[in-house]
Amino acid sequence: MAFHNLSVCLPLPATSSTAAILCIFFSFFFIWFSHNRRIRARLPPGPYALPIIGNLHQLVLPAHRTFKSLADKYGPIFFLRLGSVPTVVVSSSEIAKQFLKNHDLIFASRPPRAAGRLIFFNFEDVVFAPYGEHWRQMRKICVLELLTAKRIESFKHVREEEVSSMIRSVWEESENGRMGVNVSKAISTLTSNIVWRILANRKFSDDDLGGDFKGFKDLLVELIARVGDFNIGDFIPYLDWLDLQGINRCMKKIHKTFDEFAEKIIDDHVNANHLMAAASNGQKRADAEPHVQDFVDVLLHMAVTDTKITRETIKALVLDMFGAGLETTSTTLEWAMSELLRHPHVMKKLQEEIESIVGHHGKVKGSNLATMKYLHCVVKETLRLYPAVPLMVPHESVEAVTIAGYYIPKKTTVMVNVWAIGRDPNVWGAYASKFKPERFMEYEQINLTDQSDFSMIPFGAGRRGCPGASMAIPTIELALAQLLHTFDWRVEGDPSQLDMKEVCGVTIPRQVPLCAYPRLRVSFPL
Ligand code: HEM
Repeated sequence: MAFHNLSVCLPLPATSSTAAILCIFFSFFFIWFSHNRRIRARLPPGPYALPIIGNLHQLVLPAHRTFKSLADKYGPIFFLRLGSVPTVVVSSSEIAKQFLKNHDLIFASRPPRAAGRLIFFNFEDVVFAPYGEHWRQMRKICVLELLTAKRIESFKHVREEEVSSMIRSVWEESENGRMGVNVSKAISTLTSNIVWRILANRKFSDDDLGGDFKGFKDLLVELIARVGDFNIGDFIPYLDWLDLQGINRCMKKIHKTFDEFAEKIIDDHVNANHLMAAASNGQKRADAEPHVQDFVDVLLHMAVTDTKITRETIKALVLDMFGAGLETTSTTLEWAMSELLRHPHVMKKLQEEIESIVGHHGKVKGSNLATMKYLHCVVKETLRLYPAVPLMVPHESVEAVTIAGYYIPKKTTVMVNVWAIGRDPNVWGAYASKFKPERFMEYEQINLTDQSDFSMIPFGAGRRGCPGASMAIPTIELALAQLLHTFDWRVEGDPSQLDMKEVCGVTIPRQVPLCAYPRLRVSFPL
């Protein structure tokens, strides 16, 4: 009876409460839907995003070229949804300036990529660290301790010695000009030797590395490739544990190999410092040679008084300098040599400038570089057309903001297509894609290290801009000047047909190593 009553009495109130719940639900849904639609209408334009994967299927490599084609269709700022990650791609200097200068602080963070967690010591480094106290401290160490003008100058002898050594081995390998040489390999050995002498005061052979890699170049190629991969777990986080592409597994292998190697470097430095202290009994000898401290020395000294600098921090910073400093410098040199080979008149003009300053038999010194105006133009032109990191390192917004009339949500990944900016015909004219160093005679005000001009930004800009530019440029200029002063260069066949394809990744080295024949211009030995 009671049940019967219930069934008779309850339907009315049950229907009205269900209706009320449905009404509230639909109101919320409607508010949420129209809010989202309003936001979506204010987002930058972009291609339609599929459920779950968003626009991931449109990420055809090389990404900087794909993004350039999308920019031609959707404009200099467009929106993608990569998995669940809102992403904005910027392809004009005007808009890049708004992100990296006017709203620099909002975009000073990095998206939390697996590479930072698995390779770079769980974001202990500077490149991948999110914006915050740790990044500020690491950045301060880079700018005020490791990459100061004084310290870079103190390694002048390292650059000069290593450049001379490269020239000797090029000549040997060419069997006095009879054979072609692998210029890419010579350049990569040069930059590796310079970087390791600056970091750890010695050169390493590939056998020193250990692990599963054939050597440092192999490790670096793998590292750059994995950092540049579009890792599904970064964009669809709930799939991360599956490691569908096997990228996380590779990253752990890279980390382990580097970690063990870096441990040995730190141990060697600690032991050497103890031995030195014991030998001098704590007293500095008045006649002792001034010791140029390498980066690991500097970091170990800082760690004595600063407890925040741990062994992990030191290893992470050494990995940053190795990863960020080496491939970028050699890629730039490789492209500069490639373009000079394709443009013999530019090579000749540059050789004439160098000779007018150094003399016919001279060795180029670091102090000669400041007056080589045409050399500066050649390096700028190379960095304009071949920025070593074509999409910069991705930034992330820490709050929502409106830029160029578009709504940019909090936690949006921002990629700046530096490659497209350097080739923008609206800025660089009809011959934007041509290698014409003379154009920088007109644009003399463009200073690559102060980054106030956004018409080309190969080193990025703002708070996260590259702190290593003033270390890279003297190395590139010195090596290039000496390679051209010592030798005339030619390639087999028609130089205008030289293969200029690039590798797809976070950096853009040549796909095929550059091979060329040197002919001696000056007397040996250097
Ligand atoms: C031609 C050579 C180089 C180029 C083209 C280059 C380019 C870049 C670019 C585009 C960025 C990202 C900037 C951003 O996200 O806004 C960057 C960051 C960085 N670079 Fe370089 N770089 C070069 C050489 C070096 C060297 C020699 C070092 C050090 C030895 C170095 C250390 C770094 C570091 C530590 C960062 C991260 C800065 C941060 O996140 O705060 N780079 N570089």
